[in-house]
Amino acid sequence: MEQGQAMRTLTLPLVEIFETVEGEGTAAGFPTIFIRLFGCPLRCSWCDTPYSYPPASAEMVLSVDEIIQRVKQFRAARICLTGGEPLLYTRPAIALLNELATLEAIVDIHVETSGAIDLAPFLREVASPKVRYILDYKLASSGETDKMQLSNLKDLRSQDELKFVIASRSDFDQACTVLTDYHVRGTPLFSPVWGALEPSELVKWMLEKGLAHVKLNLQIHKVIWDPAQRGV
Ligand SMILES: Nc1nc2[nH]cc(C(=O)O)c2c(=O)[nH]1
Ligand code: SF4
Ligand SMILES: [Mg+2]
Repeated sequence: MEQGQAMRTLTLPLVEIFETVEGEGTAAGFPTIFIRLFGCPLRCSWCDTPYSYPPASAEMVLSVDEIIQRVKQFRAARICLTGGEPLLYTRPAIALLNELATLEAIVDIHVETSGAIDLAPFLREVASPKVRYILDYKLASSGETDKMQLSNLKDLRSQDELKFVIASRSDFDQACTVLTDYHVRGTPLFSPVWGALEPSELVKWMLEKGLAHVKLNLQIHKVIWDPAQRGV
């Protein structure tokens, strides 16, 4: 088998593939195809997708080729690769990203990663400028800060995003410290934990602190639909 063909037969466990509008980040509001992979090494206290790791199980196992076929059935020009942790399976995830990037109709592929996985192999082996990373740095209220790979922060590029999910004032202060100490490139996003921190409170803190380059990130899919609804 030639190498490209072998890559396309690699398989990944999935939760769901669906089309909706992106609810978060700098591409919020654009029609987007979501590919949600199964599995995550973290257990964030406020996780909103516990159906993406055990004791839940994968809904399906598909080859890279089969995922591409499903993506082609939608009309959105953007893809969000999410989870769980979509970079848990290094070889097949690299193969999937490289194959998705060959699709002419697709202009942007963003990966929602937890910060616990080394980005270096992906940055090295996925060359397409369409592929961007949204690194979700886990603050203290998540209970998972010790799993963060700090080397990832200096590897982010200007097209990438650095998201902080904030549940409290101490999370906010910690996010500010991480930005001061480690942030080099990529758009910083501050996102309130749904139901735990009022967006207006977070905006007040951002303005008081003069965070001129931090963008408020609201999960607009939770405003549009029932916050507990899946597949939207
Ligand atoms: N509409 C919508 N936007 C999203 N952005 C990131 C999501 C995620 O679950 O990673 C998500 C999601 O589940 N739905
Ligand atoms: S990294 Fe994401 S999927 Fe994994 S536990 Fe945390 S919030 Fe949930
Ligand atoms: Mg999510």
